[in-house]
Amino acid sequence: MTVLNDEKAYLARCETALRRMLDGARHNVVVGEQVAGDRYSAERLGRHLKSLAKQLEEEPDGPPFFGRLDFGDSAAAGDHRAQRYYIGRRHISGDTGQQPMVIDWRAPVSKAFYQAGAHDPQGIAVRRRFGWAANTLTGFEDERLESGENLGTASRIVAAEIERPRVGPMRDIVATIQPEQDDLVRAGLQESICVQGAPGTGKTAVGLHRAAYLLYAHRQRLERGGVLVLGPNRAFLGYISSVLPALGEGDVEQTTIDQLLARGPVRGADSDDAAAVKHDARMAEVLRRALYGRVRRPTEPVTVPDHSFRWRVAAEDLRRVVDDTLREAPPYAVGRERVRSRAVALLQRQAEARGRIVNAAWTRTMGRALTSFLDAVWPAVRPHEVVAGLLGDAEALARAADGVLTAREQGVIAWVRPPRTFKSAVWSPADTVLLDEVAGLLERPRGYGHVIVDEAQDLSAMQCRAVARRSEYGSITVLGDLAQGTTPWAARDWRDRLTQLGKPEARVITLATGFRVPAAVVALANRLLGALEVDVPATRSFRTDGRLRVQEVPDLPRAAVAAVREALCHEGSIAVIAADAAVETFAAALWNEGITIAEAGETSGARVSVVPATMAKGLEYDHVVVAEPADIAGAEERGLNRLYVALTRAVSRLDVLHHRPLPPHLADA
Ligand SMILES: Nc1ncnc2c1ncn2[C@@H]1O[C@H](COP(=O)(O)OP(=O)(O)OP(=O)(O)O)[C@@H](O)[C@H]1O
Repeated sequence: MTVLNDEKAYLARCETALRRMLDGARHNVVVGEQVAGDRYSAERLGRHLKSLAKQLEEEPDGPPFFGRLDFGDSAAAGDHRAQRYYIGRRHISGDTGQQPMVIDWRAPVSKAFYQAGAHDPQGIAVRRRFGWAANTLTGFEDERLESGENLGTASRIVAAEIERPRVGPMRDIVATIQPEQDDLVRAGLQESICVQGAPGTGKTAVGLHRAAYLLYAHRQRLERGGVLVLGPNRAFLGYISSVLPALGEGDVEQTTIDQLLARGPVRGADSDDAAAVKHDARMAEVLRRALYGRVRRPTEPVTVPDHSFRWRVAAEDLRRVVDDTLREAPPYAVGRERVRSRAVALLQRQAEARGRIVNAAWTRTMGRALTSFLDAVWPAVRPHEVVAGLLGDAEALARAADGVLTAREQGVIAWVRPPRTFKSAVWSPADTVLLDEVAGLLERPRGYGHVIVDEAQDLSAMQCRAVARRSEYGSITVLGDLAQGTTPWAARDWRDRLTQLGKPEARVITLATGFRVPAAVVALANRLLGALEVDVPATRSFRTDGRLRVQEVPDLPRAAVAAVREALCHEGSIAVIAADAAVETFAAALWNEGITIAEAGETSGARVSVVPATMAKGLEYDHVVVAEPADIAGAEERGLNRLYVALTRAVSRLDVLHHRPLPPHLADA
């Protein structure tokens, strides 16, 4: 008890220190604005201090620390011999000249908190984990690592955190990151990695913590490019949106691939066949040809009047300029300007030979005078114009796709009724990858220092290229599960996917211990693995708690209402997951019984959601009711993969309700 009281006293000191930091940061904002030498540095300093103050102020007031390390006297302790450190979500400064009250979980010394064990104590005599209920310190648990004591996942505090009922949005896992997860979180900035992880192994959690870690360890290098997180859909983004802010990192861009590539309204739709062709890597070559097919080798000389002079450049010289530029293969828009400046240089040579004095204004005037020549040989174009010019003109398509796409494939993507101009074209979701490809040929897109791609198994080859363009000079973290691939183009192995993402050398790491789904539920989902045609290991569940119930029922909506009513007696979020076409029926049944329903991904308010199977990816609920597995499996080509996703969303309890026979692999469940 006295030890716990000592810790509570330390906690009180931390809270005082944190308040002092906040007051100090506010004061510095004022002082910093007054003292900085010039306006530029004043502004930079002011901005930095303001964001620090804002960060401190906005910091959700979670517990200031979750762990403590007491280093021993052994040589392994190195510089930390006999030192004691508290580990928390953020650094808390001590008194002037004193060591910090709390060390950031991302600091180098904190690594031992996650990695040390009895087999390798790393100089730590005692590792202490603290238990919290809301913001009250309730207890602690010690592991005397140097004496061979190591609880690992048998720790009550770790188990309680993993098994807690889920309510509200996803939370950070800083207090309980497992060693194999920590390896991934702290991998170097230069290194691109790929994590193949079974459902609930913490891929998303690892990716988000990796973003926070990289921003801490390489803040300066990432300042310009930044970090981008790509998730599968908006509901998922809503679910994960508070993790990084809770870790003090509010500036990470989090979006979906569709949002990232969006350039204007998407109102059209594609047939499955057309979408498959548009998402195929071969389209990149077709589009390249379509764009560069607009370049004409000059056949006429160019004459440019200049006061009393008239300059003339021979067709042959202009051809050389165009050929050289094509060979150098800069982005198309850069190429156009390169041709312009080289043609101006040819004019300049003549002008100077005639004793004309040339200056910057002259160069600009000559450059402008060459615009109509450029429009003829290297026309300025917009992505929409190029793609519409391809899909709306069968002959142009045949030229660009010759030897690349079959006649059938060309027929499938060609517009039946081409619009009058590209401005009135109606674009489909798949067209956005084509538009982005062309935009990428025209100009380099904004690049990121690091890109984290979640559910990467679902990307198409063309989407991968879009990501690769944005991470060409940075690194990536690829997260996914081949067994959860549901798109027609989902990856069946990671090597190809990594090559498409421009990082063929990335290390592939497999995670198989699931922290979400209880063992009984995992056992059911694992039965499907054999039918999914991918080579991934079965999930092992960390959790022995939880409940699975499979019931054949005469009336599905009624049974779903009953299951939800029962679930409402427990704490936690509840989802009915059904084939998309059946969602309305279940929502109406619940509504008629007076049960309020939340939007998919909505994390506050109503506890019950009715989730279309196609939206369930990446989400989790405490209690899940999967309604009519056969309908989910039968709704699409990779329906069994979809069912595998649906069956692996439950944290505590899963009800499988069926009226039709279960799919064969589940039949004897
Ligand atoms: N080390 C950990 N400590 C506590 N909770 C954890 C840990 N690792 C993962 N979890 C929890 O397990 C759940 C699953 O994690 P996450 O969503 O990151 O898994 P995933 O591999 O992305 O799953 P899926 O492929 O099914 O989307 C989350 O609630 C997460 O907070």
